[in-house]
Amino acid sequence: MTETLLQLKDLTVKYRLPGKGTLTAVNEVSLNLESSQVLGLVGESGCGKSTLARAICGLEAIHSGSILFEGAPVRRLGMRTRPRDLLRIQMVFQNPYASLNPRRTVGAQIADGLRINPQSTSWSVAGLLEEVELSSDVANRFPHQFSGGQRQRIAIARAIATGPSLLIGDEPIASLDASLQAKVAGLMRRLALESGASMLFITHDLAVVRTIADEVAVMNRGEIVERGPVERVWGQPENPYTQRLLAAIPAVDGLGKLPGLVDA
Ligand SMILES: Nc1ncnc2c1ncn2[C@@H]1O[C@H](COP(=O)(O)OP(=O)(O)OP(=O)(O)O)[C@@H](O)[C@H]1O
Repeated sequence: MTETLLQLKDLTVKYRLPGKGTLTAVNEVSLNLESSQVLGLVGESGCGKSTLARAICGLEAIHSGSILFEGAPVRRLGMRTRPRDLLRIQMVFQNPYASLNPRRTVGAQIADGLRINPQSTSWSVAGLLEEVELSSDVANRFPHQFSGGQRQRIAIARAIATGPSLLIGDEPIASLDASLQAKVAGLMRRLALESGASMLFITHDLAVVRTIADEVAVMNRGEIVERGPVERVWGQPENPYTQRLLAAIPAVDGLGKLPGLVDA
């Protein structure tokens, strides 16, 4: 039986602009994410995807509406946040340096993650490195000694080590070579599901979303304009904005789908 992991209800997030005005970046969004589900969130640059993700993590103040995560309201992180309040949602960013400490070895960072994992876990540093296709003898190296793609895989391993129940990828493949994008996206899906987590995968790459997500939500100007199973949205997009977005994907196999992408 599926359970609701995350529930957004009429969520509105605004930014104060210099001077008097405000900008509504997320406008009355209602959205559910079930356990063990991969939801793709797509939309053009500036439509509010990152703001939504940051609000879910407690990094943005909520103007109105609510966010329930594992049944409890998400509070904005601040000085009084306890470390254990941070554990269950992990974010992987476009720039892997944003989630890695440049002064600690990758092995130490993955070990830190395992230490704060609230569940007993069968993962080990070597096992996680192997999962992301790096040999265990790289554990003593520092993040700057890796390529962008390798760093992103280390950031994913570190995130999984902490035992999240929600993994959020905020454009995690945008800075990678095209040849690596699908592989890293597929890896995130596999590791999230294998460790019992759900995933919110934010991207403007619709072809990749189609291969890794169960459902897709389409965002335009701060609002979710359409949400549904990937095949339904691709086959019969209901919203005119979704139709335009899908029409703009370069066709690879005639359907805008890149074949065989999920195998990480
Ligand atoms: N700290 C901020 N202060 C003021 N406005 C902001 C701030 N952060 C984002 N915005 C504005 O909020 C809107 C939504 O931005 P957001 O980064 O959430 O969009 P996005 O869909 O993630 O874009 P991208 O795909 O380019 O990352 C944009 O108009 C952006 O300029």
